Amino acid sequence: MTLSEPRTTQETPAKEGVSRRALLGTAGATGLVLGAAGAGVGYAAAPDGATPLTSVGADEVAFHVKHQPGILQGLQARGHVVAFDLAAGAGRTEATALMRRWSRTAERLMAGEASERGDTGIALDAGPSALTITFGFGHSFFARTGLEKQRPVALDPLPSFSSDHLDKARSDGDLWVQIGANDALVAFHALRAIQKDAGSAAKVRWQMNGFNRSPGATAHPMTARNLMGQMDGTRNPKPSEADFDRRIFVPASGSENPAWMANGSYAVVRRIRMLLDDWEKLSLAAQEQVIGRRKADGAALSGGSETTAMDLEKTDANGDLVVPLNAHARISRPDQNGGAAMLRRPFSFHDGIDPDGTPDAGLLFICWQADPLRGFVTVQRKLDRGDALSKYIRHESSGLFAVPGGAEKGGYVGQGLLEG
Ligand SMILES: C=CC1=C(C)c2cc3[nH]c(cc4nc(cc5[nH]c(cc1n2)c(C)c5CCC(=O)O)C(CCC(=O)O)=C4C)c(C)c3C=C
Ligand SMILES: [Fe+2]
Repeated sequence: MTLSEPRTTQETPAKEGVSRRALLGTAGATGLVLGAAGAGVGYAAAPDGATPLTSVGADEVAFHVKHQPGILQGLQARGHVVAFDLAAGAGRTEATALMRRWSRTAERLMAGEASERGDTGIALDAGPSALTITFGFGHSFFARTGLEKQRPVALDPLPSFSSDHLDKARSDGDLWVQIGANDALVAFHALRAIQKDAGSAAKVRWQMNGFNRSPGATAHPMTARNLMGQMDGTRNPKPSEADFDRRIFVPASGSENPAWMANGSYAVVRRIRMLLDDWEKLSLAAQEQVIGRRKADGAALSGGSETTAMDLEKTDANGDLVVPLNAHARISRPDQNGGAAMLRRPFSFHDGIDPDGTPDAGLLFICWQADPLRGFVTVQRKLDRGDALSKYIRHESSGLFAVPGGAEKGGYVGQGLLEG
């Protein structure tokens, strides 16, 4: 069999007892694709002399870590977010079994191995490709499982904002899964595996797909651009900063959170449509006034480079502020919001073109914080009162999920909650 010959889904490593990673040799950036040996098990066979997997394919993220994967990693080229509701009649027992299955699958897939149950073969030839799978619990999960006493206060529903145009059918959910990878097939493979694992225990409530720039597309790593063309992420909190952990993660002790949320975080997920036809009618200068930063290099309008501190007081020859009072990057700053901060880790989305020619595209805005009230809610309240960007965007769906810390070796995500 050669690479060009079709394979069937029966030719899975799970069935053959051979891992995809073992066959591909992706333990490091120099992992070699197997040739004839692979063919012997009807697997990812490559002709002699095949080139090694690139570092994109070989990149592997550990599953058993302090904070769940998919929060601290760099943006991935492809993403899926999916919310599930527990099936009628399913409760804590079914949820526990499901979290065990999902965790096991996440661990295997992130290591470049096949899932244990009916692997689809979609990712057969690829390495882990920096796959991350992240799990969270929504407000409604706790009543469904009789665990109301364990529900964190921080999961109380988000307030409404005047600019909300929220579709309830695409909001909230008992369970939330975020999948990211630097390969589209690896990401979709994970999505199918997660959905299959849900079995009769849970049903998909909504699902969204996103993307970011592919690794290697730019001459050197740089801040990603969104679909408005802006560099987006410049002022994200950095793990090297002294208050990073305090802002993004629930501490192991000494907070209002239940113990099972130690080392966890809260994810706010908003589908924000961009009104691109209106946006693209603006001149470059007008676009830059809306954000308060230059489009080309992300520098503040007060000058310097992308990382130069924004001078909020600087005025031009007419005495006008160079960074307008309603500029998005001015009013969303922590120092304008009592220190409120969040880690933004979005995907862009494009779900086709409406009959009137309008692109259904924008930002799957995902942000992480130790306390959504002191992060997203505070900043969004401010933006709601007068963000120059608000004319060009529309919040269409919303979710808030409690994302526990990473699973221990041999354990599963949410064990502290479900067995606590
Ligand atoms: C409630 C939180 C936020 C929403 C919603 C939001 C939407 C949104 N933002 C952009 C583009 C940019 N945002 C930028 C900075 C920025 N945005 C937020 C928060 C929300 N954005 C914060 C906290 C910050 C950082 C502020 C700071 O500390 O300086 C920028 C500038 C570059 C950067 O720092 O990332 C851009 C560009 C879009 C397009 C959008 C909705 C579609
Ligand atoms: Fe923003």
